[in-house]
Amino acid sequence: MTRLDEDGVRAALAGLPGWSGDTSAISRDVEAPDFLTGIRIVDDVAAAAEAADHHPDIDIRWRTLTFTLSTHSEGGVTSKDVDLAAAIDAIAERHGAR
Ligand SMILES: C[C@H](O)[C@H](O)[C@H]1CNC2=NC(N)=NC(=O)C2=N1
Repeated sequence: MTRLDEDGVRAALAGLPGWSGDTSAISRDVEAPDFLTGIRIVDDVAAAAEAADHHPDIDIRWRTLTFTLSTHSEGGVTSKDVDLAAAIDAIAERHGAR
């Protein structure tokens, strides 16, 4: 597992609409239809994170969820973060979030 450089992060973000960031971390706001759906999204993301042994920082404010991803052991963004970002997008979409 190696950190993505600036070009690597830029290329990854081009394939992850809604995500932004730099070589240190990437993040995305997810707007859930309501608070409890937001909590269910967090629960599903938690299960995916456990399965991948890779865990996002999560901020919950009513129905706005902010996910921030980095690979602590590498001190930056790796393909593990890109994969988890795509998984979060799929979970959010499944729950009707934007
Ligand atoms: C031992 C285990 O693989 C590590 O502690 C995992 C757990 N979850 C993690 N999550 C994140 N985001 N970065 C890590 O480096 C990390 N390391």
